Amino acid sequence: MFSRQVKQFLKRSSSTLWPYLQRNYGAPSRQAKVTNDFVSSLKSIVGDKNVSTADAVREQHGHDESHHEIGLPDVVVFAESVQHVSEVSKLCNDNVVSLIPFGSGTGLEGGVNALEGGVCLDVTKMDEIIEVNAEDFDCTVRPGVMRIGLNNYLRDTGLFFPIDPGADASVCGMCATSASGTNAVRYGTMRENVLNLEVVLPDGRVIDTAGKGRRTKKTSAGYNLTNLFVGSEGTLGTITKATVRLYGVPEKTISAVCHFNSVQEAVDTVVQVLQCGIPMAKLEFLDDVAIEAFNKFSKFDMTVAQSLFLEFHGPALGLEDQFNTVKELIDMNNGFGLKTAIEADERNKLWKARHEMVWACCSLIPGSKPYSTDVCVPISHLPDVIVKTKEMIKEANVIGPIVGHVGDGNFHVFFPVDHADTETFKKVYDISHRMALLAMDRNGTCTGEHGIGMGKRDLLIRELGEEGVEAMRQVKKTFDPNGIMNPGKVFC
Ligand SMILES: Cc1cc2c(cc1C)N(C[C@H](O)[C@H](O)[C@H](O)COP(=O)(O)OP(=O)(O)OC[C@H]1O[C@@H](n3cnc4c(N)ncnc43)[C@H](O)[C@@H]1O)c1[nH]c(=O)[nH]c(=O)c1N2
Ligand SMILES: CC(=O)C(=O)O
Ligand SMILES: [Mn+2]
Repeated sequence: MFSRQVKQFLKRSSSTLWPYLQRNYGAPSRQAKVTNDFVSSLKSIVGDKNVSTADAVREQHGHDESHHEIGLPDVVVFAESVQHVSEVSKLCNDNVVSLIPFGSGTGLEGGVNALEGGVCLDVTKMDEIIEVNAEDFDCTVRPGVMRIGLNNYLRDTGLFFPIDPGADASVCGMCATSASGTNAVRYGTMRENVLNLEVVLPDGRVIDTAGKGRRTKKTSAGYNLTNLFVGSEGTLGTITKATVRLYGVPEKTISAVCHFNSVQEAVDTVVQVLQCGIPMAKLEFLDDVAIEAFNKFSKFDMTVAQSLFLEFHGPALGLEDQFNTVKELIDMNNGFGLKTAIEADERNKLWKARHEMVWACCSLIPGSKPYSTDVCVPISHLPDVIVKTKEMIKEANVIGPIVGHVGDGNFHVFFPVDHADTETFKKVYDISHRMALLAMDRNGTCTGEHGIGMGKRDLLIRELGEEGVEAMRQVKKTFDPNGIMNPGKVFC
């Protein structure tokens, strides 16, 4: 099932996969230089109340929601202004102390874990919604603004911010990981939706990636600095302001669920729906194991089969036609059990449960925690890659529910794992790596939306090649010559 090249890599690496993991968790390679004097200097910048070396605070900031082992910062600093961020960055840079921006800690690849100690810079107190330009369909927010809070604020404007990772993440954290979610098939990912960023560079300089105050839908003015920082995972600078696109709340929304006997039939339906040019808002796949978890955790009684969750957004006029065309395609592919949810309460219940799938999957093994994977392939390869992933899961005799933003060719396995069960943990780690290799072998990527973090650094080299990663390292050196920004992330 793998190409010759990948088979060779697997042969070489099967015995070294575990050491990779060990290396990820290895001892800090640099001595952190957070002395008492340094902490006093931090306090003189942000005030005593905004600096903490308490164990509980460091613990809370030393991990995200992933399976990756905690990495404690030496000190946590709470910034209240851009000036705070700038002065703290300069202090860290002058003293070559690591600086890790912290959004809301919902990442899934260990992005905030402090691998070399240092300063965790929590920006949640900077939570101002600076402006909403309703007629221009954009808004500008500080890094403490969360996506759900933003949408609550926008409620009366008739607009919404559509990017929806399952968690209630910070909008700037979402910029940093290039997040997406269930709406990406219609509205795009963060990459397509960020118009401008204010970034504090490690030496304390503040830049606006598209120029101060600019918020146009398009520009040909030089390099795309905005998209350099989208997905930079805190390794280039701290994002202190983001201008993002907004959309009109659709006049009518229809959600629907249907089932299939095979992954192929479900994905064929998705491809045909897209080929018909139907502007679907959500096209999500849950396999039979995921549906079991969904039923158990969220008290649904859905048919346990390969399933599609769909959503249509649009003017009332014509939306029924779109729905009927999709219904025909579902029938043509032997889909069954089509049910709709039209009322807001019913729809919200369905999508809340979908957004909680990471936790739902843990209901399949009491006491387990999630180990999530994330690959993306051109959609034509999706059935093959999902079926082969299911085979790997079966062969390893582990539980692995599959959930996918199938309209984008993106899917996850949320393995419920008891972390003390080293044998299962190793198996899951191995499948996760093999999935990424398989996806890359099919012209895909090792991460569609969760990022590289600390978990996929070796895979990034396979994906881009040494030369590609070296070019990225050169960019990093230009912005961060002392290597203080989130060290050990993205690059080995
Ligand atoms: C239940 C559930 C469900 C989902 C997800 C998580 C969970 C727990 N996620 C993952 C997660 O929500 C996503 O990665 C967010 O973008 C992380 O935002 P945080 O604010 O939590 O960043 P967090 O604090 O976790 O940081 C993530 C990375 O960004 C950096 N960073 C944060 N704020 C920064 C700033 N202001 N400036 C510079 N760097 C900064 C950090 O240093 C770190 O490297 C996800 N994702 C997704 O794409 N699609 C999905 O469907 C889901 N679904
Ligand atoms: C966790 C995640 O990415 C999802 O639920 O889609
Ligand atoms: Mn996802």
